[in-house]
Amino acid sequence: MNPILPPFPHTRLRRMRRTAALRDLAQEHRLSVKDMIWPIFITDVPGADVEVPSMPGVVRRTLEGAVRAAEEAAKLGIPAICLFPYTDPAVKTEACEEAWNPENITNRVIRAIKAEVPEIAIMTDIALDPYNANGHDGLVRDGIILNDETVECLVKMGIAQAEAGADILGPSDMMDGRITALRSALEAAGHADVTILSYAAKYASGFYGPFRDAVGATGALKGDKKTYQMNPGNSDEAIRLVARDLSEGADMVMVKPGMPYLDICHRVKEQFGVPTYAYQVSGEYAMIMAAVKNGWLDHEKVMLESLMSFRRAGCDGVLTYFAPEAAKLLGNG
Ligand SMILES: NCc1[nH]cc(CCC(=O)O)c1CC(=O)O
Repeated sequence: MNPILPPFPHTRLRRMRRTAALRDLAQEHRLSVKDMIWPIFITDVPGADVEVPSMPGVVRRTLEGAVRAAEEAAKLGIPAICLFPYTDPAVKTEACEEAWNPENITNRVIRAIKAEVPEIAIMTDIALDPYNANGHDGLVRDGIILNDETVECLVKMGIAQAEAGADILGPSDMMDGRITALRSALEAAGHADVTILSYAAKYASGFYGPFRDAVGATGALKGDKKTYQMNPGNSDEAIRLVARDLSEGADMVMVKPGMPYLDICHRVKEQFGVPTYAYQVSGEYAMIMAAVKNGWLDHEKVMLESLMSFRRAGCDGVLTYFAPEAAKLLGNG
């Protein structure tokens, strides 16, 4: 871009900021509820359907509650919700079999929502952490996170979700080869239309802390996720990961977390021009809400400003816990 500006006083950039009407006309990016995916936490652990302490305003929902949330989302014009299970520690094993149980809470919720709110798109998460006694996204042997064996499990998990009726599968595990494996298995199982939104550039971030509380993985996790999630010091590697996942059959890609990685969002969108999403993760939500609770930040202003940052960076959309509140402010359009 090469802006042509006559010298002052002929150029007065404040002219276009003088009134709300002029500012509207000059506005480059807009927020729409249509670009939001709402992540919700689901559980069938009795008594666990309460607010997540580190995420004020975010609750874990029972199957019934999840269906009500889907109805609310549909009414607000939110096109998709994303399901994250909080599981009973008793069902977590080292082999993670519950992850591909057709009757696990995620698959039951998918079927219940599809029966009652068919118009909403359902996204799922594919990673073993909610079902893993180790809290890791992959199988662990002798302290090593196994890649290829994990991919086999992820495929079973994804196919079970597709069978239940999921529209968008979100592999968040960061294993190598999982998109090819998943895409081939979906084709073979008659699910050629199921979409993959790959968590392509997912960083080993401190900002996932409240999420791990929400899904009950905090206590279980031994060590960190640095052998599979990205080093926050890297940017070119994100481009390689996105290129790799697209070449393997991902339909959309994600950068995660969001606000600390807007530069990555921008690079990905510029370079590939594919549907690019950011995940405004639990820690970003918690950070804003903590300041709001203290009266230090204005809730509506910073929520909308933070969401706008993703659009400006080039994202087509954002996964955000603010989706319903933002939708109420933005309207249904
Ligand atoms: N693999 C699971 C997963 N999927 C989404 C998040 C984080 C979402 C959030 O923080 O809001 C995580 C946590 C992690 O990788 O430890």
